[in-house]
Amino acid sequence: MTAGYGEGPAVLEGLDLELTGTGLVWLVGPNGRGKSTFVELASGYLRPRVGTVDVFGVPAHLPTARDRRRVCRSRVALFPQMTVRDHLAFGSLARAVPRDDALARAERLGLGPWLDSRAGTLSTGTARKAWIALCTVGAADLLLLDEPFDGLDADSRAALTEEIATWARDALVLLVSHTAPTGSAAARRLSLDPEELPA
Ligand SMILES: Nc1ncnc2c1ncn2[C@@H]1O[C@H](COP(=O)(O)OP(=O)(O)OP(=O)(O)O)[C@@H](O)[C@H]1O
Repeated sequence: MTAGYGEGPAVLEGLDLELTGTGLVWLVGPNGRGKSTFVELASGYLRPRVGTVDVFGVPAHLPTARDRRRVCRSRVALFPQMTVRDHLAFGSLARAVPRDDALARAERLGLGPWLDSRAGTLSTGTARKAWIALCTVGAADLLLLDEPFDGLDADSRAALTEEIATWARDALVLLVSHTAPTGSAAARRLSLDPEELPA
């Protein structure tokens, strides 16, 4: 599989990879190596130039793949005028799941005091937590988390680490992070360096 943007050079070239099972996969590589591009491919947003990207046996861009996947991109994108609670209600409605689960996760991530704050007024770390809570609403078989720890304080990092461990028991969690994951979920390390890729 080869992928890139527009007319630009290939970002990922000749990548041949299969991820199976459940658990935590820690995707590593230097700045610009293509980790977020990998996430965009698995999210179905970016189509490969050559080859295919399948999620659970179907092309990544198809709705059947979308239903089983959650994507939390590194760039937070919230509606400034909507509260955190509004976002979670919206996300739960869109996924047809009870909003109580999303609210409970938000509480565990430390968002309790901010549920009725407008997103545009949140601090960087709090906005990130709201973004994570929104992007991970409901149950999924695949979670793609791109730098979710950015801007989080120690307590929030610990809380998110616990959430990731819980997800990883039943789902495949792909984590892009420049720092090694800690906590109870044992991570499989996956490097995008050609020399390090599994044969
Ligand atoms: N939307 C885009 N349009 C054009 N080029 C892009 C786009 N997004 C990423 N790129 C290019 O793709 C290459 C890989 O970027 P990518 O964001 O995937 O790397 P990364 O490994 O996630 O880096 P970082 O550790 O800095 O987050 C870079 O050369 C980047 O400039």
